Amino acid sequence: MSHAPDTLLTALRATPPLVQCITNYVAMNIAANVMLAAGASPAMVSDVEEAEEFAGIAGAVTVNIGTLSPPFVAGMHAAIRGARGAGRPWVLDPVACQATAYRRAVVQALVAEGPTIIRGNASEILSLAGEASRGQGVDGRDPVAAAEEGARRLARSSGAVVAVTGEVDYVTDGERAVRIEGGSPFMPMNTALGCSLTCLCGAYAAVAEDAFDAAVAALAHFAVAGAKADEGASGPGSFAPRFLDALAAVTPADLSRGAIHDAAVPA
Ligand SMILES: Nc1ncnc2c1ncn2[C@@H]1O[C@H](COP(=O)(O)OP(=O)(O)O)[C@@H](O)[C@H]1O
Ligand SMILES: Cc1ncsc1CCOP(=O)(O)O
Ligand SMILES: [Mg+2]
Repeated sequence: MSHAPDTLLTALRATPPLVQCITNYVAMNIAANVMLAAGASPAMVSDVEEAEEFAGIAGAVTVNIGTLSPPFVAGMHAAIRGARGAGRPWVLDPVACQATAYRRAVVQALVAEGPTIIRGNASEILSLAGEASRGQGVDGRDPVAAAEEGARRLARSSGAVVAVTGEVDYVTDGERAVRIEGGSPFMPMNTALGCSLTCLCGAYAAVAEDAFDAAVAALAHFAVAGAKADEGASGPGSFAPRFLDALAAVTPADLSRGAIHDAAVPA
């Protein structure tokens, strides 16, 4: 059954899903505040001693490789085991996966574990799809349009819904695709908003039957809130608190108004 973003936001706010977010040191506080503002219940639980057990009580797990180290990686695989054992979705954020041999190896092993959703910027998705990427560090340096074909191929080969973000976002499961407009140029000037969006994809996946619908709803929530926060913001600093307020103020009706456009999928 397909659920529109407004229905999913209503479900999220009615029963805030517990989401186990394994994210980086930069994002932990920012992402937790984004999740609370949007209506979800985040828990930044990553140690291998408890990650699998915690995943058994969470509605979804999110895994982000931003500040990578062997202890983080052990916790990620434990949490994924827990999510899979409990039949719960898990979301991968391949931060700067093109940058080093260590990141490339870790991210390949994570993709092989079958993420429900992969959310990254265009440079990261191009790299995961085996194409040339202009990415250097964590920032996207390629247009989303350049990653659309690779995103469809990655979705088909991995079985994940792939969400590529940037000025206009693109979501595909290899068969369906949409573009989502909105947001603000101040968003890429605020660190960890992509990481926070990955956590929100987990929250929507916890309440959705279809991971494609979940990714679209999470990205639409950000697009609508970003556009609202942009009004009256004079720079990235004043944008940040307005964005939190806007995430909380977004209504289900806001999510059904115009940000989401079907995109053709070539055979
Ligand atoms: N130029 C832009 N205009 C509007 N929204 C943007 C722009 N760049 C990024 N965004 C939005 O910022 C959020 C984070 O995306 P992105 O910056 O691509 O991720 P990351 O931080 O992982 O690189 C997404 O909601 C995306 O739509
Ligand atoms: C700056 C930085 N360095 C390692 S992780 C990280 C945060 C990246 O956040 P995002 O991908 O959401 O911009
Ligand atoms: Mg990122």
